[in-house]
Amino acid sequence: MAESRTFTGSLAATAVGVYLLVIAGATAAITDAVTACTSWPLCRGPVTLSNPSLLIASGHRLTAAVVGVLALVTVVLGLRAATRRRVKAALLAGLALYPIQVALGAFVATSGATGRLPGAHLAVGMAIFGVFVLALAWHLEAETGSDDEEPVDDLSPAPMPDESDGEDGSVPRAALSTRERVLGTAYAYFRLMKPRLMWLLCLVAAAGMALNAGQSLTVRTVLLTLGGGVLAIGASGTFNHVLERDIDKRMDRTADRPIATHQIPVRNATTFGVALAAAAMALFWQVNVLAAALGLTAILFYSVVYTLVLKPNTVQNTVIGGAAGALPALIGWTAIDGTIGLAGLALAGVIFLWTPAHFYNLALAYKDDYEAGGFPMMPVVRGETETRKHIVYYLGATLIASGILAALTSLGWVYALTSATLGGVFLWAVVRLHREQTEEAAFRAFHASNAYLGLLLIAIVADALVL
Ligand code: HEM
Ligand SMILES: CC(C)=CCC/C(C)=C/CC/C(C)=C/COP(=O)(O)OP(=O)(O)O
Repeated sequence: MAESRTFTGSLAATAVGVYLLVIAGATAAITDAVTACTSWPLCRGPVTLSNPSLLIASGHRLTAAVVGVLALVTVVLGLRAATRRRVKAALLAGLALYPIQVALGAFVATSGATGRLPGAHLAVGMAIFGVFVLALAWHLEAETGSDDEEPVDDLSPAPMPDESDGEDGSVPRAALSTRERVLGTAYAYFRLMKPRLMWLLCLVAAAGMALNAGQSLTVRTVLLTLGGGVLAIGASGTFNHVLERDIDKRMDRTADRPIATHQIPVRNATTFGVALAAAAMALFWQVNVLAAALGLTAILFYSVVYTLVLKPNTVQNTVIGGAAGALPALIGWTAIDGTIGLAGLALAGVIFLWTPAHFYNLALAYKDDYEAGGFPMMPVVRGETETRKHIVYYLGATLIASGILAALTSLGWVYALTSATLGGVFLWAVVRLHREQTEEAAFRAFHASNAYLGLLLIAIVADALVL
């Protein structure tokens, strides 16, 4: 057992180390570094702070050597550990690819080649990272998984709670002062807008704008786009509350929502949602037509496609639904010039892949609730072990997508360091989730997911606007 844990730790550290190498290589900084250091294996010249390119190039080589040794130790530990054959096969694949990667790196450095070879160096780096992540996901499954979970085949929602006794613990409205009633109602409308989601989604749109505009962002575009975004999220959230009002009553987490408790009548909430959507469209329209079209698509996708079609019917609901959350990246990009660019699509890809790694933690924490609501969420239908494994898969995929984004743009070392450090923290939280399997661990991993994306997006804005 202790041996297996040592192997897990070493494997996770290797994956993070390889990622650090990949993301450093993918950034513009290392591209400059290629020209600064054309000798191999060591760089010629004094490695000092006044020569950052040389410092980065030497740091890359030193890290490659250290991670190489770590990878070797991990493979030896893994081959001796009582784990699954596919874990060992993945480790051997990583071990076989490592010297190829070193040779490619040496060739790129000494020939100063541009184009395909650096591209191949990046691709093989990502492949090595990918196989170590797979090995980690499969080993954690073997180490911490259980077969005795019984995924639910027949999902019928729990019976509706009896509302006739009216004993919900709330103070009767008649006992409140007018001021308290007005404030209470205003707060209820505010809650309909799902305000907790807004900061991160606004950061997504801000990063999309910053990637496309760099330092020539105008205050008007930023205000109209983020204002439209906040209103669009508010509208979608409101429609979601309206459409799920009955199911919300069956789940502890949502039973106190304003429409489920009849604090806000359905008709008023619907009018509020339509007004918010119209206001969002009015703002997006002033940005440009494509921003407005994408904004409307996001609202309809979340409110209708996700809430009504996907969420109650398929285990892939939140995977496909992640597309709605990824659209703000494109809205931000298109707000600048009415186009959709490759880097904007790559940013949307990061958000899309991050969404399951974010949400599956909550799906684990609220599994019983989702089951009571009759939703086919991953832990309910496929079990907790499978869900935890999928979190590792999607986390790995998110990190690879962040690397692709770095390679497509001129984002620098702040972005690279943020992605590697916070990616490492996120992975650490997910490893702990596998071991502890508690609600607390699931929330820790959920918060780590938000911290990863939040800081990554801030790093994009900082890299694009300031550095
Ligand atoms: C299908 C996709 C998604 C699902 C099912 C989902 C689900 C959830 C749920 C159930 C919550 C808890 C809300 C609550 O209890 O009030 C939550 C919180 C949150 N989500 Fe997501 N989410 C998704 C996508 C996204 C996206 C794309 C973003 C932003 C990029 C995002 C950002 C957040 C934030 C910032 C929070 C609040 C965190 C906090 O309060 O600490 N989510 N999400
Ligand atoms: C610009 C724009 C409109 C963007 C929309 C972005 C968006 C909808 C992101 C997804 C957020 C989401 C689905 C959260 C809650 O899930 P849930 O509704 O399943 O959670 P619940 O169980 O709390 O209702």
